[in-house]
Amino acid sequence: MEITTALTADVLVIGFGKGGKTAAHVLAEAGRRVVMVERSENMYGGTCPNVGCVPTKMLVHYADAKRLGDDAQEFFAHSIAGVRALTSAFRTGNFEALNGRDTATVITGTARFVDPYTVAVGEGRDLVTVTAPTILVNTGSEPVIPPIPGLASSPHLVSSTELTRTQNLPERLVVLGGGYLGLEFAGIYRHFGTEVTVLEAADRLLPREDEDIAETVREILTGDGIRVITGAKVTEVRDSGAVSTVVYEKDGRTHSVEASALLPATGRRPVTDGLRLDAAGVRTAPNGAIVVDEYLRSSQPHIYALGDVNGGEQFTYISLDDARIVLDQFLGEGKRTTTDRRAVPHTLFITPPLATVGLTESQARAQGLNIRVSREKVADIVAMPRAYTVEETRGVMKFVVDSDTDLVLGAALLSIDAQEIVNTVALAMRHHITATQLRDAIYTHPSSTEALNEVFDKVLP
Ligand SMILES: Cc1cc2nc3c(=O)[nH]c(=O)nc-3n(C[C@H](O)[C@H](O)[C@H](O)COP(=O)(O)OP(=O)(O)OC[C@H]3O[C@@H](n4cnc5c(N)ncnc54)[C@H](O)[C@@H]3O)c2cc1C
Ligand SMILES: NC(=O)c1ccc[n+]([C@@H]2O[C@H](COP(=O)([O-])OP(=O)(O)OC[C@H]3O[C@@H](n4cnc5c(N)ncnc54)[C@H](O)[C@@H]3O)[C@@H](O)[C@H]2O)c1
Repeated sequence: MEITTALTADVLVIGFGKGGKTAAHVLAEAGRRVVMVERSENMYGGTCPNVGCVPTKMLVHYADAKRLGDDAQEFFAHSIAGVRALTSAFRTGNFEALNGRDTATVITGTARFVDPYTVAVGEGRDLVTVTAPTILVNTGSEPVIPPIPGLASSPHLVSSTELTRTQNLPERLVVLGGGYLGLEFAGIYRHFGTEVTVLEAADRLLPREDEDIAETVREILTGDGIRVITGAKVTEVRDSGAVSTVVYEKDGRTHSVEASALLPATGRRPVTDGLRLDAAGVRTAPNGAIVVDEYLRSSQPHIYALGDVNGGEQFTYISLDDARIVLDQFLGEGKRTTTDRRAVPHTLFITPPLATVGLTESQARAQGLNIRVSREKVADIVAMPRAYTVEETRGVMKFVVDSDTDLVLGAALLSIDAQEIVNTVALAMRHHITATQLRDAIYTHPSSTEALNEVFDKVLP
């Protein structure tokens, strides 16, 4: 092994994701010498700003703004150009903000462990080794391609990354999987003008949500012209020139649908292949996730895993919270853990978005809790004229309240601005603010939060 450069650092971060970069900034600011290794120059800042949350939410925004008279292809190409400009600006900003610090260095290349304290990057004369007493692994996740005959080799197979970068609007998009990623792309591309079919294996969409909420989501999607087929077992993909034929079984019968683009959205798995974790003595789970304790320490206590790679929930704000936990051990009291998390909200960015937090009605009933349930269609919420002012009155708001304590147990908000309202509700849940207090609070007008004045009033005595 010919080594041209051997670096040492106080902290080595592998992967420029949310958790890793946040920790890197804070530690560099505190005077630690930090080396960040990122495998791709197109990924400074990680998945979220480059190929995840940011481009997809910008595409939701563009797709919703498309008017009937717009040329579909031209409008799409203009939208992708906007996305590319924004992601490029964020990428440069991310690189410069970290590499520009006196105490931080970014190395571009794929890291692999050679021993528990050292990684190698590059080969031959370009080989760099980095040795550090503390290592943070933040290598993210990658899509799972299900082992369906003909799928992996299909010329029409596309990844979510390609769908945020392509200049050509596909005519017919088939999405395998009706989870977060699948439904967001289905909505985006349908609004741009593509014919979209979602093939979901489970018997219904969003099995973790209450049935009435999942059904309203389905009605909105199908109302926008998306074909949603649940209980679909995809058995084969046949390549037939300009299109692929996706064959699936439903209710014992065989069907098929043609695709000019085929997106597997059937989950993402941790990126640990190639990291040579065995050389570091770091244990992984069968799905590749680095096994961690509640302080995010791996089986080697000086090696931490943050974000998607540790097998937890795959959201940017969870990766960010992972950074808080790790930083607390270096710079704080070392008490913060993953078990402190309560009322973590989620938002599925379809139009209108579905934001959820806490227990569903069925979960609360299954736990035998004494509950009141408030459910109101957005169009009927008199206290929320904002829905009418922005011409988006579809959806429903649902709250589950504990009758004994008056505390909010959960919410499902399928509504304009739901991604914002849910943060207020989650904060209230975390800090034991009651449903009555939420009902009686002063909110700005016209806003979407003021729906809380009315929707809680329906269930409170
Ligand atoms: C299309 C899409 C939309 C999404 N939308 C949302 C959303 O709206 N809201 C939300 O909260 N979450 C969303 N997510 C999920 C979110 O993007 C991820 O949970 C989050 O980005 C994970 O961040 P991370 O810190 O784990 O690492 P990542 O941001 O994934 O970063 C990992 C980095 O490690 C690098 N890397 C990997 N292996 C190596 C190696 N061996 N050496 C060096 N570098 C390496 C990778 O190149 C990458 O840059 C979305 C995901 C996708 C795919
Ligand atoms: N707005 C957001 O916060 C956001 C957006 C996109 C992605 N994400 C994150 O990325 C993760 C990955 O997203 P995802 O949608 O790929 O995964 P997912 O786990 O959310 O959903 C996968 C879906 O695919 C279905 N499925 C599995 N195998 C199938 C098959 N062979 N045929 C048809 N359907 C099949 C599953 O039943 C499930 O409904 C999400 O769980 C989420 O954490 C978040």
